[in-house]
Amino acid sequence: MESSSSQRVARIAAHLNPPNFELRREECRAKGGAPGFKVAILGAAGGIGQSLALLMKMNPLVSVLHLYDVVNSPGVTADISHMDTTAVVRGFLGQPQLEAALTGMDLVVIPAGVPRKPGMTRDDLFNINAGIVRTLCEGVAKCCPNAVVNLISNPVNSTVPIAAEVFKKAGTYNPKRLLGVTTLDVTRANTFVGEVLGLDPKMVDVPVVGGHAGVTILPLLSQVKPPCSFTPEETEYLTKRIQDGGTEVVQAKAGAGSATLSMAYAAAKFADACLRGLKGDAGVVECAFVASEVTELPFFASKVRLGRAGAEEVYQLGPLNEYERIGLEKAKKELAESIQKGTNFIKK
Ligand SMILES: NC(=O)C1=CN([C@@H]2O[C@H](COP(=O)(O)OP(=O)(O)OC[C@H]3O[C@@H](n4cnc5c(N)ncnc54)[C@H](O)[C@@H]3O)[C@@H](O)[C@H]2O)C=CC1
Ligand SMILES: O=C([O-])CC(=O)C(=O)O
Repeated sequence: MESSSSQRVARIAAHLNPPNFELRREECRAKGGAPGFKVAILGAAGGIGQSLALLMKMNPLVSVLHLYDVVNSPGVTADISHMDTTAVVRGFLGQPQLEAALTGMDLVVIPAGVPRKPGMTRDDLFNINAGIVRTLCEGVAKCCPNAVVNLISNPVNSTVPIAAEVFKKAGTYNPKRLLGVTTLDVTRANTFVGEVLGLDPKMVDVPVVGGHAGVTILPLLSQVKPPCSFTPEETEYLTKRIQDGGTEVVQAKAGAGSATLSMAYAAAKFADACLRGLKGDAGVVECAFVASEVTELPFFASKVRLGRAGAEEVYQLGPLNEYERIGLEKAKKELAESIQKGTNFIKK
């Protein structure tokens, strides 16, 4: 009995996989030709990268998803590729495969680099992450110069100016296509303000301007929607909590890194907004750290309208109250130094 059933299994196996013949992946009929955008994640095997890859694989606007890292990308790719959503997933490992990972991409999301440990500032990451961002952006300039770039690697206040200088050097710089991701500051602000007001955070919209580190993170609580007012104590509490949101997570993780899950959510939300803009949807507006004429600084985070060209319109800050005007001056002072540091890294 046993031998006849094992013979049957062997017969079926032989039928499915005749000797010397296996159906190879490239012989399958699926070619990944579905309409949609081609998206690459650089640093895809990291804490942010893995969850972000999962969320982008679920995005119906994505037809091809390239996952690049210097370690572990084959495993992450194999895992994600078994999800039965439209995007075709391909993995790329190490510098020799960077160009293949980037060629033909519409959107490149960059969470590559080291995260903070307790006691560190984001600027303490500069020495390692500046070089990583430079190398990856050189790849973008060479292989997909028209792609929209979402830069997550910290310190964002310096890495965005680094990317801009790399693109200028390569002759490919388009300020509309380079966006530093500050969405997590907005999702935190919406969450904390929702808690104070007793509202579903989904109903709350807080503009957060400036940059992405400490006092450069400036929530404009006077412009919260739905319109509301805060006591001086509430304003102080909310502003500090939003500015220190990253440190709150770093301390809670106690040496195991910084925000990854909420950041992947925020990055996926922002990437989706960029893709909707590229698709031609009207009225897509998010905060981002971009080339700007809103202040005297060359880069600044504020609301931007996303369209086919990228950041098509950068909005003015609107009326600020006294508390916010003082915060803005502090933010600009620190931002100016961080921007200069990033620019000098490439220029000097
Ligand atoms: N913009 C924002 O709001 C936020 C930014 N971040 C920043 O995002 C970055 C990543 O954070 P995590 O994912 O938690 O770190 P992680 O250490 O878990 O992952 C980083 C990944 O980058 C990869 N990597 C390193 N060098 C690379 C290179 N040359 N090319 C491609 N990949 C490379 C690593 O192998 C690793 O898989 C950090 O700099 C962190 O500070 C984190 C949270 C929020
Ligand atoms: O705080 C960090 O180092 C990571 C980060 O940028 C954030 O969570 O906002």
